[in-house]
Amino acid sequence: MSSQSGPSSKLPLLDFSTPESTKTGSSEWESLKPQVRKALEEYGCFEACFDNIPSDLLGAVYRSTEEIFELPLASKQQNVSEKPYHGYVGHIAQVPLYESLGIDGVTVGERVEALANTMWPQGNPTFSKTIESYAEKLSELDKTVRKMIAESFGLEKYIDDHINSTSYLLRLSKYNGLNTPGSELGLAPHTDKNWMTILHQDQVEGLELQTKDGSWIKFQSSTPNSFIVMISESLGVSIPPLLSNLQPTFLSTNSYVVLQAWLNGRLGATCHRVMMYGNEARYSLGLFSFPKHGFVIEVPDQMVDEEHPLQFKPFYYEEFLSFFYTKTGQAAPCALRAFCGV
Ligand SMILES: O=C(O)CCC(=O)C(=O)O
Ligand SMILES: [Fe+2]
Repeated sequence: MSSQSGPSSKLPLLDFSTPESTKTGSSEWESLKPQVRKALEEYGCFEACFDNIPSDLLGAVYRSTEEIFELPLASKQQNVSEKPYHGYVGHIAQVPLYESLGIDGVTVGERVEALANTMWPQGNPTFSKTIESYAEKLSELDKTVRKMIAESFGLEKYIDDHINSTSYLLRLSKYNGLNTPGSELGLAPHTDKNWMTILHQDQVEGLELQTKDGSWIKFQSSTPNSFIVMISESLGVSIPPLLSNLQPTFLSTNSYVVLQAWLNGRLGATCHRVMMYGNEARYSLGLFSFPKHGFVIEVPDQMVDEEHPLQFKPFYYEEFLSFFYTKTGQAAPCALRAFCGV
Protein backbone atom coordinates (compact mmCIF):
# COMPACT_ATOMS: atom_id res chain seq x y z
CA MET A 1 0.00 0.00 0.00
CA SER A 2 1.38 3.38 -0.98
CA SER A 3 1.41 6.25 1.50
CA GLN A 4 2.29 8.72 -1.28
CA SER A 5 -0.40 11.08 -2.47
CA GLY A 6 -1.37 10.37 -6.03
CA PRO A 7 -2.46 12.91 -8.59
CA SER A 8 -5.42 15.09 -7.73
CA SER A 9 -8.44 13.39 -8.98
CA LYS A 10 -12.09 14.13 -9.17
CA LEU A 11 -14.66 12.09 -7.32
CA PRO A 12 -18.17 11.74 -8.75
CA LEU A 13 -19.86 15.15 -8.48
CA LEU A 14 -23.59 14.97 -7.76
CA ASP A 15 -25.79 18.00 -8.08
CA PHE A 16 -28.13 18.64 -5.13
CA SER A 17 -28.48 22.31 -5.97
CA THR A 18 -32.15 22.37 -6.94
CA PRO A 19 -34.85 22.20 -4.24
CA GLU A 20 -36.38 19.26 -6.19
CA SER A 21 -33.30 17.11 -5.58
CA THR A 22 -34.15 16.82 -1.88
CA LYS A 23 -37.86 16.02 -2.50
CA THR A 24 -38.65 12.32 -2.20
CA GLY A 25 -39.95 10.88 -5.45
CA SER A 26 -39.15 13.89 -7.69
CA SER A 27 -37.50 13.12 -11.03
CA GLU A 28 -34.23 14.65 -9.73
CA TRP A 29 -34.44 12.43 -6.65
CA GLU A 30 -34.99 9.32 -8.75
CA SER A 31 -32.13 10.24 -11.04
CA LEU A 32 -29.71 10.98 -8.19
CA LYS A 33 -30.53 7.87 -6.14
CA PRO A 34 -28.70 5.31 -8.34
CA GLN A 35 -25.80 7.75 -8.75
CA VAL A 36 -25.46 8.03 -4.97
CA ARG A 37 -25.46 4.25 -4.62
CA LYS A 38 -22.90 3.78 -7.43
CA ALA A 39 -20.55 6.44 -6.06
CA LEU A 40 -20.74 4.98 -2.57
CA GLU A 41 -20.10 1.46 -3.84
CA GLU A 42 -17.09 2.62 -5.79
CA TYR A 43 -15.56 5.23 -3.44
CA GLY A 44 -17.57 5.25 -0.19
CA CYS A 45 -17.98 8.97 -0.81
CA PHE A 46 -18.83 11.62 -3.40
CA GLU A 47 -18.71 15.34 -3.93
CA ALA A 48 -22.07 17.09 -3.57
CA CYS A 49 -22.91 20.49 -4.94
CA PHE A 50 -25.42 21.90 -2.45
CA ASP A 51 -26.55 25.48 -3.02
CA ASN A 52 -28.87 25.36 -0.01
CA ILE A 53 -25.84 26.71 1.81
CA PRO A 54 -25.25 30.05 0.10
CA SER A 55 -21.73 31.42 -0.20
CA ASP A 56 -22.38 34.25 2.24
CA LEU A 57 -23.45 31.75 4.91
CA LEU A 58 -20.33 29.64 4.28
CA GLY A 59 -18.20 32.78 4.53
CA ALA A 60 -19.87 33.66 7.83
CA VAL A 61 -19.30 30.13 9.20
CA TYR A 62 -15.58 30.36 8.42
CA ARG A 63 -15.36 33.83 10.03
CA SER A 64 -17.04 32.40 13.14
CA THR A 65 -14.67 29.43 13.04
CA GLU A 66 -11.59 31.66 12.88
CA GLU A 67 -13.01 33.79 15.68
CA ILE A 68 -13.51 30.85 18.03
CA PHE A 69 -10.00 29.47 17.38
CA GLU A 70 -8.53 32.88 18.18
CA LEU A 71 -9.85 32.65 21.74
CA PRO A 72 -7.36 31.92 24.53
CA LEU A 73 -6.63 28.23 25.11
CA ALA A 74 -8.32 28.35 28.52
CA SER A 75 -11.59 29.42 26.87
CA LYS A 76 -11.42 26.76 24.18
CA GLN A 77 -10.70 24.12 26.80
CA GLN A 78 -14.11 24.85 28.27
CA ASN A 79 -15.59 23.04 25.26
CA VAL A 80 -15.84 19.74 27.13
CA SER A 81 -17.90 16.61 26.50
CA GLU A 82 -18.27 13.29 28.30
CA LYS A 83 -17.79 11.66 24.89
CA PRO A 84 -14.20 11.47 23.63
CA TYR A 85 -13.30 13.87 20.81
CA HIS A 86 -16.65 15.64 21.02
CA GLY A 87 -15.08 18.59 22.83
CA TYR A 88 -11.87 20.59 22.35
CA VAL A 89 -8.82 18.71 21.07
CA GLY A 90 -5.63 20.71 20.76
CA HIS A 91 -2.25 20.02 19.21
CA ILE A 92 -1.85 16.48 20.49
CA ALA A 93 1.32 14.49 19.99
CA GLN A 94 0.16 12.36 17.03
CA VAL A 95 -1.03 15.37 15.04
CA PRO A 96 0.54 18.57 16.42
CA LEU A 97 -0.86 20.81 13.67
CA TYR A 98 -4.44 19.87 14.46
CA GLU A 99 -6.94 21.57 16.75
CA SER A 100 -10.72 21.14 16.86
CA LEU A 101 -13.88 22.07 18.71
CA GLY A 102 -17.08 20.01 18.80
CA ILE A 103 -20.70 21.10 19.09
CA ASP A 104 -22.70 18.03 20.07
CA GLY A 105 -26.45 18.15 19.41
CA VAL A 106 -25.80 21.09 17.08
CA THR A 107 -29.27 20.99 15.52
CA VAL A 108 -30.96 21.09 18.93
CA GLY A 109 -31.91 24.69 19.73
CA GLU A 110 -29.90 25.95 22.66
CA ARG A 111 -26.73 23.86 22.32
CA VAL A 112 -24.86 26.34 20.14
CA GLU A 113 -25.95 29.27 22.25
CA ALA A 114 -24.84 27.42 25.40
CA LEU A 115 -21.39 26.92 23.86
CA ALA A 116 -21.21 30.57 22.77
CA ASN A 117 -22.13 31.67 26.30
CA THR A 118 -19.33 29.51 27.67
CA MET A 119 -16.77 30.87 25.20
CA TRP A 120 -17.73 34.54 25.30
CA PRO A 121 -18.95 35.94 28.65
CA GLN A 122 -21.38 38.28 26.84
CA GLY A 123 -22.52 35.51 24.43
CA ASN A 124 -22.12 35.73 20.65
CA PRO A 125 -25.46 35.78 18.81
CA THR A 126 -23.80 36.05 15.39
CA PHE A 127 -21.79 32.89 16.06
CA SER A 128 -24.86 31.01 17.34
CA LYS A 129 -27.17 32.04 14.50
CA THR A 130 -24.57 31.30 11.83
CA ILE A 131 -23.62 27.87 13.14
CA GLU A 132 -27.24 26.85 13.80
CA SER A 133 -28.29 27.85 10.32
CA TYR A 134 -25.38 25.98 8.70
CA ALA A 135 -26.00 22.76 10.64
CA GLU A 136 -29.75 22.86 10.10
CA LYS A 137 -29.42 23.36 6.34
CA LEU A 138 -26.65 20.83 5.88
CA SER A 139 -28.46 18.16 7.92
CA GLU A 140 -31.02 18.17 5.07
CA LEU A 141 -28.33 16.84 2.75
CA ASP A 142 -27.43 14.13 5.27
CA LYS A 143 -31.08 13.07 5.53
CA THR A 144 -31.59 13.14 1.78
CA VAL A 145 -28.58 10.93 1.08
CA ARG A 146 -29.40 8.46 3.85
CA LYS A 147 -32.99 8.19 2.61
CA MET A 148 -31.73 7.56 -0.91
CA ILE A 149 -29.38 4.84 0.35
CA ALA A 150 -32.17 3.17 2.30
CA GLU A 151 -34.54 3.32 -0.70
CA SER A 152 -31.90 1.94 -3.02
CA PHE A 153 -31.55 -1.11 -0.76
CA GLY A 154 -35.35 -1.51 -0.40
CA LEU A 155 -35.26 -0.40 3.24
CA GLU A 156 -38.00 2.26 3.03
CA LYS A 157 -39.84 1.05 6.11
CA TYR A 158 -36.85 1.86 8.33
CA ILE A 159 -36.31 5.37 7.07
CA ASP A 160 -38.47 7.35 9.50
CA ASP A 161 -37.11 5.53 12.51
CA HIS A 162 -33.57 6.09 11.29
CA ILE A 163 -33.97 9.75 10.52
CA ASN A 164 -35.88 10.52 13.71
CA SER A 165 -33.19 8.80 15.77
CA THR A 166 -30.34 10.93 14.48
CA SER A 167 -28.13 13.28 16.43
CA TYR A 168 -25.55 15.64 14.89
CA LEU A 169 -22.10 16.78 15.92
CA LEU A 170 -20.47 19.73 14.15
CA ARG A 171 -16.68 19.70 14.40
CA LEU A 172 -14.76 22.86 13.50
CA SER A 173 -11.12 22.09 12.73
CA LYS A 174 -8.02 24.20 12.29
CA TYR A 175 -4.66 22.97 11.00
CA ASN A 176 -1.65 25.23 11.46
CA GLY A 177 0.42 25.92 8.38
CA LEU A 178 3.98 24.61 8.11
CA ASN A 179 7.15 26.54 8.88
CA THR A 180 9.14 24.33 6.58
CA PRO A 181 8.90 23.29 2.91
CA GLY A 182 7.39 19.90 2.08
CA SER A 183 4.35 18.28 3.61
CA GLU A 184 3.22 17.01 7.00
CA LEU A 185 0.37 14.91 8.24
CA GLY A 186 -2.45 17.14 9.52
CA LEU A 187 -4.76 14.33 10.53
CA ALA A 188 -3.83 10.64 10.53
CA PRO A 189 -5.65 8.16 8.24
CA HIS A 190 -8.93 6.96 9.72
CA THR A 191 -12.50 6.01 8.97
CA ASP A 192 -15.20 7.85 10.88
CA LYS A 193 -17.36 5.78 13.18
CA ASN A 194 -20.75 7.45 12.87
CA TRP A 195 -23.50 7.01 10.21
CA MET A 196 -22.33 9.57 7.70
CA THR A 197 -20.00 12.60 7.58
CA ILE A 198 -20.29 15.72 5.42
CA LEU A 199 -17.06 17.72 5.15
CA HIS A 200 -16.31 21.14 3.75
CA GLN A 201 -12.81 22.59 3.40
CA ASP A 202 -11.96 26.25 3.03
CA GLN A 203 -9.59 27.48 0.26
CA VAL A 204 -6.59 25.63 1.71
CA GLU A 205 -7.01 22.07 0.48
CA GLY A 206 -5.54 19.00 2.17
CA LEU A 207 -8.22 16.33 2.46
CA GLU A 208 -7.14 13.05 0.87
CA LEU A 209 -9.18 9.92 0.33
CA GLN A 210 -8.04 6.37 -0.12
CA THR A 211 -9.39 4.43 -3.07
CA LYS A 212 -10.03 0.68 -3.21
CA ASP A 213 -6.55 0.01 -4.64
CA GLY A 214 -4.95 1.69 -1.62
CA SER A 215 -3.76 4.86 -3.35
CA TRP A 216 -4.50 8.34 -2.02
CA ILE A 217 -6.28 11.00 -4.02
CA LYS A 218 -6.36 14.68 -3.15
CA PHE A 219 -9.82 16.12 -2.89
CA GLN A 220 -10.20 19.29 -4.92
CA SER A 221 -13.52 21.08 -4.54
CA SER A 222 -15.17 21.72 -7.90
CA THR A 223 -17.14 24.71 -6.61
CA PRO A 224 -16.97 26.75 -3.39
CA ASN A 225 -20.28 25.14 -2.33
CA SER A 226 -19.16 21.57 -2.73
CA PHE A 227 -19.11 19.09 0.11
CA ILE A 228 -17.71 15.61 0.54
CA VAL A 229 -20.34 13.12 1.67
CA MET A 230 -18.74 10.03 3.24
CA ILE A 231 -20.10 6.77 4.58
CA SER A 232 -18.83 5.93 8.05
CA GLU A 233 -18.43 2.62 9.81
CA SER A 234 -21.82 2.23 11.43
CA LEU A 235 -23.56 2.45 8.06
CA GLY A 236 -20.99 0.87 5.80
CA VAL A 237 -17.95 -1.11 7.05
CA SER A 238 -14.22 -0.47 6.92
CA ILE A 239 -12.83 -2.01 3.78
CA PRO A 240 -10.62 -4.67 5.37
CA PRO A 241 -7.65 -4.89 2.95
CA LEU A 242 -6.98 -1.18 3.27
CA LEU A 243 -7.52 -0.74 6.95
CA SER A 244 -5.65 -3.79 8.09
CA ASN A 245 -2.39 -1.94 7.38
CA LEU A 246 -3.26 1.14 9.37
CA GLN A 247 -2.06 1.88 12.83
CA PRO A 248 -4.86 2.81 15.23
CA THR A 249 -5.10 6.58 15.31
CA PHE A 250 -6.53 8.92 17.86
CA LEU A 251 -9.51 9.54 15.63
CA SER A 252 -10.23 5.89 15.19
CA THR A 253 -11.03 5.96 18.87
CA ASN A 254 -13.61 8.68 18.69
CA SER A 255 -17.29 8.10 18.93
CA TYR A 256 -18.44 8.72 15.44
CA VAL A 257 -19.51 5.21 14.34
CA VAL A 258 -22.49 4.00 12.25
CA LEU A 259 -23.52 3.12 8.46
CA GLN A 260 -21.27 0.14 7.73
CA ALA A 261 -22.82 -2.10 10.30
CA TRP A 262 -26.43 -1.43 9.43
CA LEU A 263 -26.01 -2.34 5.74
CA ASN A 264 -24.31 -5.61 6.69
CA GLY A 265 -21.11 -4.56 4.96
CA ARG A 266 -22.68 -3.67 1.58
CA LEU A 267 -21.01 -0.25 1.55
CA GLY A 268 -17.56 0.56 2.85
CA ALA A 269 -16.45 3.52 4.96
CA THR A 270 -13.85 5.73 3.27
CA CYS A 271 -10.41 6.02 4.81
CA HIS A 272 -9.24 9.64 4.76
CA ARG A 273 -6.49 11.89 6.09
CA VAL A 274 -5.34 15.49 5.92
CA MET A 275 -1.96 16.48 4.46
CA MET A 276 -0.64 20.00 5.02
CA TYR A 277 1.51 21.88 2.48
CA GLY A 278 2.59 25.53 2.71
CA ASN A 279 2.36 27.98 5.57
CA GLU A 280 -1.30 28.94 5.44
CA ALA A 281 -3.63 27.63 8.15
CA ARG A 282 -6.42 25.33 6.97
CA TYR A 283 -9.99 25.30 8.31
CA SER A 284 -12.63 22.63 7.79
CA LEU A 285 -16.16 21.86 8.91
CA GLY A 286 -17.43 18.33 9.58
CA LEU A 287 -21.06 17.45 10.21
CA PHE A 288 -21.32 13.96 11.74
CA SER A 289 -24.64 12.12 12.02
CA PHE A 290 -24.98 9.27 14.52
CA PRO A 291 -27.76 7.40 16.36
CA LYS A 292 -29.36 8.90 19.43
CA HIS A 293 -28.95 7.25 22.82
CA GLY A 294 -31.01 4.03 23.00
CA PHE A 295 -31.18 3.33 19.23
CA VAL A 296 -30.36 -0.31 18.45
CA ILE A 297 -28.28 -0.84 15.32
CA GLU A 298 -29.69 -4.01 13.85
CA VAL A 299 -29.07 -5.36 10.34
CA PRO A 300 -32.44 -5.47 8.53
CA ASP A 301 -33.51 -8.95 7.29
CA GLN A 302 -33.41 -7.73 3.67
CA MET A 303 -29.65 -7.19 3.96
CA VAL A 304 -29.04 -10.86 4.72
CA ASP A 305 -29.05 -13.62 2.11
CA GLU A 306 -26.85 -16.51 1.00
CA GLU A 307 -24.33 -14.21 -0.61
CA HIS A 308 -24.40 -11.80 2.34
CA PRO A 309 -24.56 -13.76 5.60
CA LEU A 310 -25.28 -11.75 8.74
CA GLN A 311 -22.09 -9.99 9.89
CA PHE A 312 -23.18 -8.13 13.04
CA LYS A 313 -25.43 -8.86 16.00
CA PRO A 314 -27.68 -6.00 17.16
CA PHE A 315 -25.82 -3.48 19.27
CA TYR A 316 -26.10 -0.11 20.96
CA TYR A 317 -23.76 2.49 19.55
CA GLU A 318 -22.74 3.70 23.00
CA GLU A 319 -22.00 0.18 24.28
CA PHE A 320 -19.84 -0.43 21.25
CA LEU A 321 -17.99 2.79 21.99
CA SER A 322 -17.34 1.76 25.58
CA PHE A 323 -15.90 -1.49 24.26
CA PHE A 324 -13.85 0.41 21.71
CA TYR A 325 -11.99 2.19 24.52
CA THR A 326 -11.08 -0.98 26.35
CA LYS A 327 -7.67 -2.58 25.81
CA THR A 328 -9.31 -5.41 23.83
CA GLY A 329 -11.22 -2.94 21.67
CA GLN A 330 -8.09 -0.95 20.92
CA ALA A 331 -6.08 -4.05 20.09
CA ALA A 332 -8.68 -5.55 17.73
CA PRO A 333 -8.05 -5.13 13.98
CA CYS A 334 -11.76 -4.33 13.67
CA ALA A 335 -13.30 -3.38 17.02
CA LEU A 336 -16.82 -3.57 15.62
CA ARG A 337 -16.36 -7.18 14.53
CA ALA A 338 -14.70 -8.03 17.83
CA PHE A 339 -17.65 -6.48 19.67
CA CYS A 340 -20.64 -7.75 17.74
CA GLY A 341 -19.37 -9.77 14.76
CA VAL A 342 -21.27 -13.00 14.05
O1 LIG B 1 -10.36 18.38 8.07
C1 LIG B 1 -10.80 17.55 7.29
O2 LIG B 1 -11.00 17.79 6.10
C2 LIG B 1 -11.08 16.15 7.79
C3 LIG B 1 -11.60 16.07 9.20
C4 LIG B 1 -11.94 14.65 9.60
O3 LIG B 1 -11.69 13.74 8.88
C5 LIG B 1 -12.57 14.37 10.91
O4 LIG B 1 -12.72 15.28 11.73
O5 LIG B 1 -12.95 13.19 11.13
FE1 LIG C 1 -12.77 11.94 9.53
